[in-house]
Amino acid sequence: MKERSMDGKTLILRLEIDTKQAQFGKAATAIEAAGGDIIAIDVIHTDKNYSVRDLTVKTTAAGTAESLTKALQSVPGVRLQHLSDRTFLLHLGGKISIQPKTPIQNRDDLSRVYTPEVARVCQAIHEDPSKAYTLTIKRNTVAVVSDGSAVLGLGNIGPYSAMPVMEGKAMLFKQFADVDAFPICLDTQDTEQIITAVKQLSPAFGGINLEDISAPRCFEIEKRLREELDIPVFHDDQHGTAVVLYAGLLNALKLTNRNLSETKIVICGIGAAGTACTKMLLAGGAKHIVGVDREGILTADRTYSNPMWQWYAEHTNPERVNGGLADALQHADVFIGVSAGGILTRAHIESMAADPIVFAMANPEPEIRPELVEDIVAVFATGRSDYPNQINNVLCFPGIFRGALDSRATTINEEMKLAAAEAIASVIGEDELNRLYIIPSVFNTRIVEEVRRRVMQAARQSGVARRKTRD
Ligand SMILES: NC(=O)C1=CN([C@@H]2O[C@H](COP(=O)(O)OP(=O)(O)OC[C@H]3O[C@@H](n4cnc5c(N)ncnc54)[C@H](O)[C@@H]3O)[C@@H](O)[C@H]2O)C=CC1
Ligand SMILES: CC(=O)C(=O)O
Ligand SMILES: [Mg+2]
Repeated sequence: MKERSMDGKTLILRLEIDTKQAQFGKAATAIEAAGGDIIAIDVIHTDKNYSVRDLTVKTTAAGTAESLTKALQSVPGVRLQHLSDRTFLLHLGGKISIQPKTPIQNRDDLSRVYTPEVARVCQAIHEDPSKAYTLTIKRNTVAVVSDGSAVLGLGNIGPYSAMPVMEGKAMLFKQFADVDAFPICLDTQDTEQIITAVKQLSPAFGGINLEDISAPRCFEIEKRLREELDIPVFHDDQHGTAVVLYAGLLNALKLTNRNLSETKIVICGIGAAGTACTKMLLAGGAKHIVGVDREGILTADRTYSNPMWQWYAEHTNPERVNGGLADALQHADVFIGVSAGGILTRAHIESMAADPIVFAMANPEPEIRPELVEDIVAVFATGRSDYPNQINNVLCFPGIFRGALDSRATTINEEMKLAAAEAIASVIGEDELNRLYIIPSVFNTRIVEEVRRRVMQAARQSGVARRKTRD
């Protein structure tokens, strides 16, 4: 991604200054000339030969990490040891940890949490495995499992690089729904090995949240795990996204006086998220959906080696529109992007019907930035936290798993997903709905409560709940 201006960003620079060659003032002047305001200085080390200082620098319009680095390279006797920003600092050492619920203060505590007393608890579970839910963390745990093959829109960057996203999901699970989620990044992208690994680790978990596993492998992995495990298995990029998209679209259609069955919808990126969004919209009554991927519009006029695309072509695009993204968008009412950043232009949006709805949901870079088209769209949403209308699966997965865990559901089924979507949409009252508020903020505490309540009700009514209420 091209480096953007870091205007207003706070950077931390660690400088090593050879005091015989350079004076700190020269480094400070270079930083200011390159677009940085020094707002704090910490001396880390100093002796007669050199000093090490941490500078907190706020960038101005011209300042970037690159411009500051370059400027400092030209000051003799100054070495930039390290440059960090607040985001990187926040990730130092990871973002989560495990805390015991009770302290171990003496031998008596020790013998009860551990050997010998713990053995009685093990025996009790051995005699009645359902006691795993009452006597271990299983009742409250979710494994966030990825293979790093489709991390956000960054692509196949592997399991180590996927960890910050999975740790972030675990934080969100805890903060919003008090679910203890564990980031698990597997060092394999083999379908069978992933299925085996998840099954093998499942005893410790009340649910499995699959994350950022690319299509089409994600479909087989999820299907098999759903069949072979008795706990909910939920591919968040498919269903979490579809639930939130559906909630947002219901409100956007209401706002623009449209009816789902008559609305012309273009979905770009027919992978995990695009396929699930389409299925949810079809189930809700949408009739005019056209899917577009890298090779153009999916149409029943062609055959596809990817079985999901074959299914897609047979169940969408009734008018058999052909061509590329630009052809699909002519007079369309809605654009839903779950593909890649920056692929849409203003001209594309201009070719859509009046009052278009644009959900550019690719992360971290949306298909088009809202500022480029906000004057010609009726409603605009992205997946990001720094624009209004954030359509992101974080609105769904904490609450849907809270409801599934509390009702000890064996699965998360269509009824529960629909209940979650309706719950999210319902949080915005008729009188509150406007073009910048079609989807509630993730910080709205009513979301998890409402999603949990309706999901538990749907689980009970559809016969998948093993428990009525949470004590
Ligand atoms: N806002 C949200 O809540 C969510 C957003 N996403 C975003 O959606 C995107 C896709 O995610 P997944 O479905 O999980 O990945 P995926 O890898 O399963 O699917 C991506 C699809 O987009 C297609 N694609 C890529 N570049 C394209 C282009 N230039 N034109 C047309 N199609 C293109 C790929 O061929 C693939 O079929 C990512 O950017 C991800 O961050 C995904 C899940 C949730
Ligand atoms: C939000 C999310 O799960 C994604 O972009 O992959
Ligand atoms: Mg994801």
